[in-house]
Amino acid sequence: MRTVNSLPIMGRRLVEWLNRTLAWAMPGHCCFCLGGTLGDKPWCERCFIELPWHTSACPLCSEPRPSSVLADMPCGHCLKQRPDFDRSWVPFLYEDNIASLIQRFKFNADRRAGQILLQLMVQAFRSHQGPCHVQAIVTADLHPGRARKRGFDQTLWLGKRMARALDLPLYQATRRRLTPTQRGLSRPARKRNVRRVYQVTSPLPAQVLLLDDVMTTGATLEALSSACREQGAAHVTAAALARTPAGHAI
Ligand SMILES: O=C(O)c1cc(=O)[nH]c(=O)n1[C@@H]1O[C@H](COP(=O)(O)O)[C@@H](O)[C@H]1O
Repeated sequence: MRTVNSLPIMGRRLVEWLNRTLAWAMPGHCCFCLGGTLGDKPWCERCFIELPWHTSACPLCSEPRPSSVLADMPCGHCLKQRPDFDRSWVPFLYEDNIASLIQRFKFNADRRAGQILLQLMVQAFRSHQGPCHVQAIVTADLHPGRARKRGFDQTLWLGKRMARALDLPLYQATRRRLTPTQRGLSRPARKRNVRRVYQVTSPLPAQVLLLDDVMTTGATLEALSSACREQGAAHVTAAALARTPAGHAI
């Protein structure tokens, strides 16, 4: 089990100060439309508002649904079979600008796209869309073959930086076995593919946030949740950057 440490506090403050000064001295262009940016953010107000925010979702599995459904009412699937985690938090839909940022980040190792996604995620978390009482972030090991091919582990990259920004410890679950990609698998096959695949080897605090890049059926986050429960996590929130509606695997 690795606990990922942050920069020493003075170093972090210096980097933050340098970033603010540079943004003030050289105002940037919106990463989406190349117009003027909003304060020290890399986007403009209009593009930010027009992002595919995931505003109407099942509170358990984040499956998208019409805004007329009561916010705290679980979807039919979760009523029949509750997921292992207690709730989920996925601020975006896997669409438009967010889908292209994730693809650039994940498949082309584009760190700039990763930085923008990180900033969006931290901002969404801080503006009360995120779960309130989180004591640690947990990510899952990427398949080593895929990490070699992509050149990095995108979820760990994101998890480290998010934990640092929110001042939380980061834990990484390891794999018990190698699994094929979830891409193209049916819902039951996705579940079977990752069942009991992860393990956490040290005790966890009670309230944890699990982080993945994309949530499609939630099978990966469920497998991670079961591993966290075995190490004492009592309240588990599953989080991802973006939600793919079930049946639209990426
Ligand atoms: O690497 C993958 O398995 C993967 C490939 C792909 O093309 N799309 C995709 O969503 N995934 C992963 O599948 C998981 C989401 O699928 P579910 O487990 O069904 O929620 C995430 O860990 C994704 O990173």
